[in-house]
Amino acid sequence: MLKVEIDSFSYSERTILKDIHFTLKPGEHLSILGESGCGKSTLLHLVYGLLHLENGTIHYNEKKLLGPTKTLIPGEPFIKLVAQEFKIMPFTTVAENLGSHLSRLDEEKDEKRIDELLKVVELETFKNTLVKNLSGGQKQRVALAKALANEPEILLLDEPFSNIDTFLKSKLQRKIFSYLKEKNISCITATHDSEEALAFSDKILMLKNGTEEMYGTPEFIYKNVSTEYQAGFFGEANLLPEKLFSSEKASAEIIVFPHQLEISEEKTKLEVTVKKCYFKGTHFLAEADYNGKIIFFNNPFPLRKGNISYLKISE
Ligand SMILES: Nc1ncnc2c1ncn2[C@@H]1O[C@H](COP(=O)(O)OP(=O)(O)OP(=O)(O)O)[C@@H](O)[C@H]1O
Repeated sequence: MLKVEIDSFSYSERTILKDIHFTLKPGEHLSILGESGCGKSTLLHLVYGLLHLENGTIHYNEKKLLGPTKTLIPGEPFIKLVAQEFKIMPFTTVAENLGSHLSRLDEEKDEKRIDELLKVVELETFKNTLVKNLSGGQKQRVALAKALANEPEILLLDEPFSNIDTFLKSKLQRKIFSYLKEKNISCITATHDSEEALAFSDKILMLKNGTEEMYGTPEFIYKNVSTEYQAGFFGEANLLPEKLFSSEKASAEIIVFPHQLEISEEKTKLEVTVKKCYFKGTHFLAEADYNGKIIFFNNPFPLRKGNISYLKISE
């Protein structure tokens, strides 16, 4: 089990991470969700052993990981990191790149392993292509396959699907994350992609300015968002007074997602004027004005600009 206890980490004088504590069991998948610059990559680099952690400890199965000041080659051998700037050899073929990470003792076994890895990342047809002739997304997939070559115990992925088009992305995510489960490889992904985090992780750690904002299962996180920052990861969200939907005495503000609102046939306290309407494939997203505040709600059909609607919580 991996045990991360970061009391604080700073680059020079500036504190980047503070009070980050979590454990990761074998085969478990944790997503680090946070806005750009909040410290996701820094966290992965600390776990991998590229950065020295002065205030805190990282243990793997009771063994303290020592970091770059105490090891000859930074980076633990049983952990693989696929960084944002992935390093792959441009003038060799995809197969040669993967082969360079295998034992080379048994040619036939290595060949089978290369084919298996290419299948996971869907690059079978590019086996003999020079890496320099691949697209950005294809290179990213080679980097992923390379990290998997030696079956690490922990895989750290920094925005692993950022260069991959939506068409392939979901398929690749399903394949890679189920491969990791099958092989019992623990995984930490740094991502902005809440759909990926909700669908594939066991736990989510949401960061804000380098500290823990929320931690829990995807379902727990989604059901318990209570601020605009937290809800912002899951699309458009409205922060509205609770009293609009319950008694006048309620004083809290609550997060209401667009799919939780619908047009009411009767008058309600939430009277809005439609400003714009966007086609979303399965429905329309209406942008409307409520007392000078922009709010969003879903509707099965388009609404005209200026349309006045009364909204209620959908049933
Ligand atoms: N080597 C460094 N020296 C000083 N500051 C750094 C260094 N690397 C990163 N930072 C700063 O630390 C903060 C956290 O950076 P980090 O790369 O961990 O964020 P991130 O959440 O991964 O961002 P992104 O999603 O944009 O990749 C940023 O403000 C960044 O400017």
